[in-house]
Amino acid sequence: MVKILEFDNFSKTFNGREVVKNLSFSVQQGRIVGLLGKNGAGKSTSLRGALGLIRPTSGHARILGGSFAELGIQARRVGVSIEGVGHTPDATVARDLRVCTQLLGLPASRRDEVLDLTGLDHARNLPVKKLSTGMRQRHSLAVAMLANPDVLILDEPTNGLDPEGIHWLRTFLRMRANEGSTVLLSSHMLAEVEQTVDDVVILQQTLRYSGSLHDLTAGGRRRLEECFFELVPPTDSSLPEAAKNA
Ligand SMILES: Nc1ncnc2c1ncn2[C@@H]1O[C@H](COP(=O)(O)OP(=O)(O)OP(=O)(O)O)[C@@H](O)[C@H]1O
Repeated sequence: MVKILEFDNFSKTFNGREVVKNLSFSVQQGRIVGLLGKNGAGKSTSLRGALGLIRPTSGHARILGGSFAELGIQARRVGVSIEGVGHTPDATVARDLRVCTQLLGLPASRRDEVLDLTGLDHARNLPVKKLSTGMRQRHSLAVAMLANPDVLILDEPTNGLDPEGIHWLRTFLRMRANEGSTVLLSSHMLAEVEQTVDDVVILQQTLRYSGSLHDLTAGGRRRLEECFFELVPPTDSSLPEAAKNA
């Protein structure tokens, strides 16, 4: 098994508050891995750490064998969809993708290939800032896919997608994984994740679980949601009044 991503005692403190603590897990090639946790659990911080967008306070995050900064031209092998990374909101979809295509030194035809691949061709003349949330997700994925990466890092990629979009994304990611690509995605949508991923990482400041979905759910006999709440119990304030008094 080839280790594509590795967190090794990764910790991050913001303003004196440790938001991720001693996180260690690895992602193997060809797997789709769901990074799960409540709001503020540290998912985006961890993904950003893997991409060198933030520096860990201690520990390491390695991707393709080293830090992201050490990858050099190999960084093309990593496709990223994270809010706020790599878009020109005033440009049209086609222009934004053309600029990204040029920056990556790819043939101009690649832009049209990813417009087709991500079902965005009909939106090519819309400004990025006018896209609906779901279309914005497709646009981010299109940028991530330009260099035909081996690794995809996607922060909440199903956010705002309609059922057809979610189904499409699931099929798309499985196809990539079957071809040997690796996917690490964060999500809140447990029922959806259950249908998409091979492995699960549950984070709530510290690591709560890392392993296969199959093992976690006893071969599918238990729901992921049930397992999740065992590992990360709901706070009292997140329960409706009726449930508290039951
Ligand atoms: N640059 C920053 N400066 C200060 N605090 C930050 C910074 N980035 C994140 N945080 C804090 O770190 C904690 C973890 O945030 P993070 O975005 O990693 O969580 P998350 O699991 O992705 O949450 P969500 O599901 O809500 O997106 C939060 O309390 C957040 O406010």
